[in-house]
Amino acid sequence: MNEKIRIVIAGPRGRMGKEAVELVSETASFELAAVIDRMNEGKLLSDIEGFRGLDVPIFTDPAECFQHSNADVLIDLTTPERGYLHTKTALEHNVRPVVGTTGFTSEQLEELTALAEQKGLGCIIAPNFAIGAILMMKFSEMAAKYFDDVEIIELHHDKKLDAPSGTAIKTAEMISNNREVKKQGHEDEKETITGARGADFEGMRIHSVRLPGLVAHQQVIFGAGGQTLTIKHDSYNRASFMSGVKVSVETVMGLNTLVYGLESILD
Ligand SMILES: NC(=O)c1ccc[n+]([C@@H]2O[C@H](COP(=O)([O-])OP(=O)(O)OC[C@H]3O[C@@H](n4cnc5c(N)ncnc54)[C@H](O)[C@@H]3O)[C@@H](O)[C@H]2O)c1
Ligand SMILES: O=C(O)C1=N[C@H](C(=O)O)CCC1
Repeated sequence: MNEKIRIVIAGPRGRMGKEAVELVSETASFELAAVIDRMNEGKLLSDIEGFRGLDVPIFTDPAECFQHSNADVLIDLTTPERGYLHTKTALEHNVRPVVGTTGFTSEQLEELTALAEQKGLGCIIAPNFAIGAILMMKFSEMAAKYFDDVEIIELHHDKKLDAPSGTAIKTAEMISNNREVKKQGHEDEKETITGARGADFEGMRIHSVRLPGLVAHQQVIFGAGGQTLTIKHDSYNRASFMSGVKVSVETVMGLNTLVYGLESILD
């Protein structure tokens, strides 16, 4: 039998982290090696309510964690600042990161790409692990060949730290592969309340809605004379992301560079 993939999860007590702990525990080919938390140093995960039977160590320092856990893969589901530090530290310790955390800057993505290349290590940074969201992005990229005007509305729960969402930024980047930079709307338009027209990405507008009750949702609306095309995706729970996390862990073991977005690794 092949050896199990040894996994560290950063952010195990978070909304996504809890789902990831369950995924790793239930997958025969995966083994939870340790977790990185912002507290509970020196305890076992099983000491925390809700993680019965999971006798793996908790570390607060990522370098210590990777030195002691003999891990193959890091799954990071934390915050933009910590996620970047964890990803960099994992690569420095020859551990392959699978990162769902959003909000990294383009400079940070470039730096991590160079580090993965230099180490010859796989790394996957995926703004969205849900297959439907990846298809929404791909369909939007296709539609952009035929429509010059597009606006993105992303809607998330009100505990989200970053705006616009990682998915909205990735969608805009993919659309821009097939779209010339264009200022949209009336050439003389003025905002009477700042922010009314949303964020500006090469002239496309991105609008961020934050409300309790939501999970993760996006509409990409294309407009042309007499018609609109709306491409829409909804995640109603966080289990919707877990098949993408599983494929990413399996795939990252065979990569030797950083991949940003799951669209390029799905058939
Ligand atoms: N890629 C995707 O498909 C996808 C899906 C959902 C969420 N996300 C992203 O995942 C991230 C987490 O989302 P969430 O809803 O689970 O957030 P959350 O607030 O529920 O969880 C974040 C976790 O990070 C932990 N954390 C904070 N600082 C830390 C530190 N110093 N060391 C270790 N852990 C630390 C917190 O304790 C918490 O458990 C966000 O960036 C979000 O945008 C991505
Ligand atoms: O819950 C979140 O936060 C999510 N963030 C991702 C993003 O920023 O695109 C997507 C899924 C949910």
